[in-house]
Amino acid sequence: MLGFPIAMAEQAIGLLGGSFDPAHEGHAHITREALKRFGLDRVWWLVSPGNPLKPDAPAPMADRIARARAVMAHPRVVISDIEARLGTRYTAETLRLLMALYPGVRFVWLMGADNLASFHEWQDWDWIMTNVPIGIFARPGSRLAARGARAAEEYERFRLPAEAAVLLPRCRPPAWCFVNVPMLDHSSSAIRAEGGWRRDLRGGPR
Ligand SMILES: Nc1ncnc2c1ncn2[C@@H]1O[C@H](COP(=O)(O)OP(=O)(O)OP(=O)(O)O)[C@@H](O)[C@H]1O
Ligand SMILES: O=C(O)c1ccc[n+]([C@@H]2O[C@H](COP(=O)([O-])O)[C@@H](O)[C@H]2O)c1
Repeated sequence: MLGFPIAMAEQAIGLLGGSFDPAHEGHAHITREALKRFGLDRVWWLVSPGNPLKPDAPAPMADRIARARAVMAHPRVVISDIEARLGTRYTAETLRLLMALYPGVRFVWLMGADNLASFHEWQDWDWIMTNVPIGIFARPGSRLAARGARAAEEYERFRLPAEAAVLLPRCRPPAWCFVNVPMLDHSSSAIRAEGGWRRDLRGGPR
């Protein structure tokens, strides 16, 4: 009923959670890199009902999904509102449910370096670390913060070298891998600040 193919056991699936308000080329870039570097079969974009740490509500789900599909039309990428359908907002909750619903699938949590820096503030972040491999991408402006991140320090000995990134989906967690892909300086907040996104939604001139 959740709209995903059933014959997925043993597949390695990357999960890129985000507000996608709006989706941009930075998201598409790390997704293509994730497929390649981590040897993933698929990536699911989990378009969030709303980041629990962000005070402002994002644009309507339907608009964010439509934009995400336009930005990332790729045969191995699924754009999904599954968190809204599961009624989850916290990543640990989402992962617990997905792992129960799709036993045998090797899920890998994907995120940018900015999220590693604040990862220790997430609900049940220790549980996430010890239950799901995590793939992290360099992001402009976040390298230093990520290096000093509490999660990175506490789990330093479980870090997989970037040269071995392709093994990540098969690693028993805790396991995380930081990959230094060429960085793209795109962000949703910059697009929103330019005013283009909400103006697009109102159907006004670009
Ligand atoms: N240019 C980028 N390089 C690397 N990672 C990125 C980039 N843009 C987004 N990400 C990652 O993609 C995920 C979803 O990002 P999100 O939807 O919050 O976009 P954002 O551009 O970070 O938004 P905002 O500027 O509003 O914080 C996060 O893990 C984020 O770190
Ligand atoms: O679970 C949490 O406590 C938590 C706190 C902050 C962010 N997240 C998730 O991190 C992902 C990236 O969020 P965002 O808003 O930076 O795109 C998205 O899936 C959020 O639901 C999750």
